[in-house]
Amino acid sequence: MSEDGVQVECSITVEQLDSAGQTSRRQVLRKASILLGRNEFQDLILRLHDGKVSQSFAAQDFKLFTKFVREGKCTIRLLPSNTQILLSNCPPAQLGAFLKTLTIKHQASRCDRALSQRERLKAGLPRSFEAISPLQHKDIQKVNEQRAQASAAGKLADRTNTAAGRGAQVKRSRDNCGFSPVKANPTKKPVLALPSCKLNKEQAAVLSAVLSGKNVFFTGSAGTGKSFLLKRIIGSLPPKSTFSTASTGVAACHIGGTTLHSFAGIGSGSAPLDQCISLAQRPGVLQHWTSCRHLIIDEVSMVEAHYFDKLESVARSVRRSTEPFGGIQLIVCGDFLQLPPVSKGKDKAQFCFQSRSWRKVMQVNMELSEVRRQTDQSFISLLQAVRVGRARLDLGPREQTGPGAAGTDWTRGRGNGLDPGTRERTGRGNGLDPGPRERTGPGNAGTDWPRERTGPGNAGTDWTRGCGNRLDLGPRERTGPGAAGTDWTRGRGNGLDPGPRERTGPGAAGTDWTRERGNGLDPGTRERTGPGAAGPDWLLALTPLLSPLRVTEDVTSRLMHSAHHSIERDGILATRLCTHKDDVELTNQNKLQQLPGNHGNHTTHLTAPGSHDLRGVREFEALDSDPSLEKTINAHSPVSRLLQLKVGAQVMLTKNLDVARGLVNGARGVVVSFQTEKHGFDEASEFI
Ligand SMILES: Nc1ncnc2c1ncn2[C@@H]1O[C@H](COP(=O)(O)OP(=O)(O)OP(=O)(O)O)[C@@H](O)[C@H]1O
Repeated sequence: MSEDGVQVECSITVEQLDSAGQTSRRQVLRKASILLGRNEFQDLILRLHDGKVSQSFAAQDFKLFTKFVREGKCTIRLLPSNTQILLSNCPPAQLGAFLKTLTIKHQASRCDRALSQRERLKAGLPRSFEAISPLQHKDIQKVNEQRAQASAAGKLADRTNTAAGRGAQVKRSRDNCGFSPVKANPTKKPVLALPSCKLNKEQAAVLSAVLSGKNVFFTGSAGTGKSFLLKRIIGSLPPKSTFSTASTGVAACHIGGTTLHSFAGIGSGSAPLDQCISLAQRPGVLQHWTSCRHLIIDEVSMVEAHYFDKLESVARSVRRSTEPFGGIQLIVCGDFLQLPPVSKGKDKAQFCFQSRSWRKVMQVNMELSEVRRQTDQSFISLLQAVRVGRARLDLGPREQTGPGAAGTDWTRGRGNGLDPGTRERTGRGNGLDPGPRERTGPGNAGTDWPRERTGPGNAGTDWTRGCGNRLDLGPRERTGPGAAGTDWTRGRGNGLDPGPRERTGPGAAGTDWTRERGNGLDPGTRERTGPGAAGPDWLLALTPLLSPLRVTEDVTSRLMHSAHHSIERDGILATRLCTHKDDVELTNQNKLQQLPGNHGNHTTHLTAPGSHDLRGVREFEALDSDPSLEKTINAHSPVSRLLQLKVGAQVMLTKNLDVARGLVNGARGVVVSFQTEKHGFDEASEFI
């Protein structure tokens, strides 16, 4: 499939309109392509091809209907011939690029003098067609110059009209070059530019592997542009047969898709295969499975191995195909060093690359290595070292004996899996602990915790020493709280904490995963075509990271400094991640208290009518019509029975309510007001 804006593959309908604008003839090409080119006289030509025959249309003068481009649809009305070309099921990114090329090339060629019929006949050139060259800087420049001229001419005309002082409407003079068939007023158009966000080489290689039809898994550390690329991939595939999914609602939301579970319709997948197949054959669900040609799965690190195997078997069965995954092309993305799958019960959840079907299905593994989120190379190296558990703290002897020894012990304890738990943690600095209120420390990664760690035992160095102990653990030792991923999710109150035994947090995950990759789970050398594909190449890329990176004081202080960055969007602050629920609750209480308004509580029963004073804290109590059920519901809900809120409070949804509207588990917002008449939160005005 073409990505250069010259061609689109899609369904095409050609309609011939009569003088009344009614369709007099219609031709449907279900699987076709439209190609932009030039004939022997350099006229713009649209060539349609359905695999057998082609037909050409001159694109001298046309009108575009582009309202549904994002849905992969568009109409080109060719004005002189009264013909309509309706494009549908186009990869939206391809369609957008095609229309941009068509418009700009058309505008750029308006300045060229058109040959008369006589001149054409006299030229006696043989018929030809050549695909147009992709958009270049000179095309853009030409059109921008035309626009500037048209704009200047427009202003001059306006001034002349005003000077005439007649107030009568005078037609704006319009030279040939400035006229745009797409919109009547070219002077209002913004200055054009070539797309600035081009894929880098690695990303382009992944896209081309995807467009070649292979099943592709691509990974990369945080900020390497996985999501950026995924959106581009989605835009390059036909919308009707492409299903975008992710393991979590939040991730699904980012790519405008649904959760993988909702696509598959087999619940948790723990039922026997026959039952799962029946579930997948329900109306509505079966249609997903049968119409899907390309399945995108984002945040695949959270997809559990058994579930992946189940999906693979169900796909073959419902699609009546013996091909892996029933012939569906899989495009899978994620970072196994980030969040692991959720364990249920005592069984340790396995990563999907450990499943039986993974090797059978995945044809290409690729890794993005260029970090696009940051530019500071030393900071990137540090993050990469932390990612694989290879950061070693470089401490001077002085700090090791200082007053922070208590802090050190404490953090060392944590790093070694000896975390004494909440009770013992109050003994942390031997009386130096600033107390629970200030406890916004180590694990509570967030933006401003270092600032709040003001107690003596909380000196930066001590903390970082502790932290260093944590980071310095080899992969094998990484069983303690340092594997923050799981604790973190516990902190979020999402019920994802698999407990200490199932601790398969990022570090641990990465280790197993990298070990597995090196141990033959790799799909083999032939398929290892991508940059950083699994196996030796991939290990080579990691080599600089395998030797521990020294975390010097300079690095430490820069890291500490970065904690003061204020990260905020639309009043919604960056979420602080905590290792323990208690810390979450204390932090939330503190923050709520810091907001203006008194603390005289006003309890609102979520199920009862009535209005309340809106100042100060508002307390919502969850009740159920069946009081006997309340206990069970409360026990299973990640949110406490009583919810205290104030205007200005930062809130996070803990349930997927409406993925399409972005109301997903993890969506954040800020309370802007309380409704006096209604109860509950039926109107979320702002959230991200
Ligand atoms: N080719 C590119 N050109 C310009 N910007 C890019 C490119 N690739 C990525 N970026 C930018 O880099 C940043 C990080 O990208 P993105 O969020 O997709 O990374 P990620 O790998 O998904 O990270 P994470 O694992 O943390 O979700 C984004 O701001 C994105 O717009």
